[in-house]
Amino acid sequence: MKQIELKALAKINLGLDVLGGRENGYHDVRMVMQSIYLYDDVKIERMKRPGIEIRTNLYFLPLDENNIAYKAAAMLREEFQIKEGVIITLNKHIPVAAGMAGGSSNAAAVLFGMNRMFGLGLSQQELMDKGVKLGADVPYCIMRGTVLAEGIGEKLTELPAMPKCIVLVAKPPISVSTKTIYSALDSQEITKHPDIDGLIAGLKKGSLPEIAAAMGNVLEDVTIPMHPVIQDIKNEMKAAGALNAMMSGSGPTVFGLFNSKAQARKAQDKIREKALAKQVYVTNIHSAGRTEYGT
Ligand SMILES: C[C@](O)(CO)[C@H](O)COP(=O)(O)OP(=O)(O)OC[C@H]1O[C@@H](n2ccc(N)nc2=O)[C@H](O)[C@@H]1O
Ligand SMILES: Nc1ncnc2c1ncn2[C@@H]1O[C@H](COP(=O)(O)OP(=O)(O)OP(=O)(O)O)[C@@H](O)[C@H]1O
Repeated sequence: MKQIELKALAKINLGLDVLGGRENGYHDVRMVMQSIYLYDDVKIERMKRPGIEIRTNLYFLPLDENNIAYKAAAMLREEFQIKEGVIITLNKHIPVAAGMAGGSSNAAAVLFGMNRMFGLGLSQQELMDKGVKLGADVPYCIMRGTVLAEGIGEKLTELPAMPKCIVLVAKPPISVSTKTIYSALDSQEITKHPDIDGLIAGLKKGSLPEIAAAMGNVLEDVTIPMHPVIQDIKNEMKAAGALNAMMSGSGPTVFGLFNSKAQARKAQDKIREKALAKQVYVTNIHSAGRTEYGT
């Protein structure tokens, strides 16, 4: 195999609860993760000379070991003494530093792709065990679909697939550091935990209204006071008919679930018109993808 092309899917958190902090700064979480049909194209090519070359359409991303895709490739090259080099081309569409696991899904695609390309024989679980060393969201990005994530995000249990619906994603023009948000949570009391069990019950019934009603993200209490535009976007989505709208991960991206594309487009227009966000995309739930990474 000379090259491999993969779709690295973005995720949204339908539910995100934090159970407590660990001594190393990480937190125990209980989250319901969902892949969406918004993705980066990741191409991996073999090259004769050793090394890792990163190419990307976004000028501001690092091309060296600070790029998480580079880290993933370096990890496998070192462990398996791979002599040949790789060129990794990242055609990015997932908003960066957005709470949508853009970098993590790139790393996941590199682990998956190089395992196949170089015949390393790693199982999905082994890839996920390596992935968590790169970031807490990486194991999920290898598994994909509708998943309950516990531990720091690496203990994964498959859930019934999320019913199809339209997803509107809006990333306001601010950057949020995941680390800052989790640390800020330590100095405030969690007054209301999201209903993760209710979310799971809704998924088991296949009831979109129940799922939407049970959505919740404890990190909103930290990020929204810092960036009120997140609340403004949520309000626009709900006013346009969203079943519900919520911040994904540590933010600042907001997603809304809609029954109709027309309503999602109406919200998209309003959000752009009011200059709340420029990166606003109408997309879908991505339910498949556990076996065939390229689809
Ligand atoms: C917010 C989420 O995206 C929700 O899916 C994840 O929990 C974060 O996943 P991630 O960005 O892959 O996280 P990492 O890159 O491993 O960690 C970034 C920082 O987030 C904090 N972090 C992350 C995961 C976790 N369970 N507890 C944490 O406290 C830590 O301060 C860490 O230094
Ligand atoms: N391949 C990559 N794609 C995007 N960002 C990258 C990549 N490699 C390194 N980075 C850096 O990582 C930071 C976070 O980017 P990323 O898009 O992964 O965040 P995120 O959406 O918060 O992801 P997560 O939900 O996993 O926390 C950015 O500041 C960016 O410069």
